[in-house]
Amino acid sequence: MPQPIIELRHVTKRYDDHPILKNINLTLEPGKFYTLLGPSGCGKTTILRTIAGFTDVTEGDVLFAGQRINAVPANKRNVNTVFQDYALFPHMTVAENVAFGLTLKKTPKPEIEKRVAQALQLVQLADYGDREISALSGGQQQRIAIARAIVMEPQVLLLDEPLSALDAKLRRQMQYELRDLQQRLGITFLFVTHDQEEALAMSDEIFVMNQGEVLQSGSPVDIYDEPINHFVADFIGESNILPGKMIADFQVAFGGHQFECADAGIPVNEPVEIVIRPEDLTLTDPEHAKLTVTIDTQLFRGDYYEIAATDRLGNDWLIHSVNPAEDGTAVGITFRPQDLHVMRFGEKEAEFDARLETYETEDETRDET
Ligand SMILES: Nc1ncnc2c1ncn2[C@@H]1O[C@H](COP(=O)(O)OP(=O)(O)OP(=O)(O)O)[C@@H](O)[C@H]1O
Repeated sequence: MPQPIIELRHVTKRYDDHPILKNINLTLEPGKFYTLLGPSGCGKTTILRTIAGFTDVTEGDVLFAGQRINAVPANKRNVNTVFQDYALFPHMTVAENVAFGLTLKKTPKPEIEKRVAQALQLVQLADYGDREISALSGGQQQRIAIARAIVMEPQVLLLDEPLSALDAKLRRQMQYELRDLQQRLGITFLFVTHDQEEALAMSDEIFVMNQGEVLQSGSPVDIYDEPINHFVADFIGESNILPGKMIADFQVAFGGHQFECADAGIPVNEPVEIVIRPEDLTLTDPEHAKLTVTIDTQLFRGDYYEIAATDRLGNDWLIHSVNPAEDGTAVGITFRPQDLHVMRFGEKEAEFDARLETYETEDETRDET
């Protein structure tokens, strides 16, 4: 592994004894796109602030290229931030905004002009230098905020929900642009969002957070396919999460039946939670499936139908199907063993306990015939 550009080691942050960050360990390598993903208030912005130097940590260390920087002031860190509200100066032109940090640093004027022109070129607004900020669209203001940060040539760019003010279409376009910009600049981006689709689309690595903790880190595919617990499975994408039990190696029981599964490394008889993504389910004739559900309702989503259904144990199911199904009818659902993800029994134990008991008293007559 190359020398990390940023590390947080056992970082804890408390406000008035109230823990906001709890023992955070993060490693960011040079040149990669990282995302902090989690619900509002989980501590994402606070992590950015500790790296930028706007907030002291209560315990632990912040390192930049292997050097401890806890005591280094924000303006001496080779890190820049793009804020959610852009924080542009409305009374200055675009070029003056972008030049601001360099002017403060007393950089010679010809160099400022050169670097501002380059930064505007990078965000595809080369001809906009003389414009007023108020004469720009939301997407253009966003790009100017990015230009103002990258003109400082930071090794790390921190982006705090930079796309949240944009409409859906522009937001998608900016996702491509940001990803492309990160690759062209070759610097590390640490991007904050509570939008899981955005995180999956843009990142090399995602840190999933909740209540001041990093619950899981990994590539978008790993996090989507192998969520570590109920919270992650629920927060990332749509999931069917059901209570079950390991009954043998590669065999799990749920929904009143037994199914083959991949090796989950979980001992036999352990209660587990099963995750199946709606797009991995196929509707079929009830005669051809172990699991039967009754269709409750459905929504047309353009390229698929999102179908809500209930099984005989009362478990809710979400199914994505290219074909519609009739409300109130019974249909079979099938899936491939490799699409079934088994997790250790985690949160919401009390709620699942009751449903597990229901499962254990169900007969298995269909399987035995
Ligand atoms: N200066 C402060 N004093 C006291 N509490 C604070 C302070 N700054 C942040 N907090 C609290 O810390 C928690 C985490 O805030 P933070 O802004 O890091 O969350 P976030 O994940 O970025 O949320 P959002 O997505 O809403 O921006 C929140 O409960 C917030 O109220």
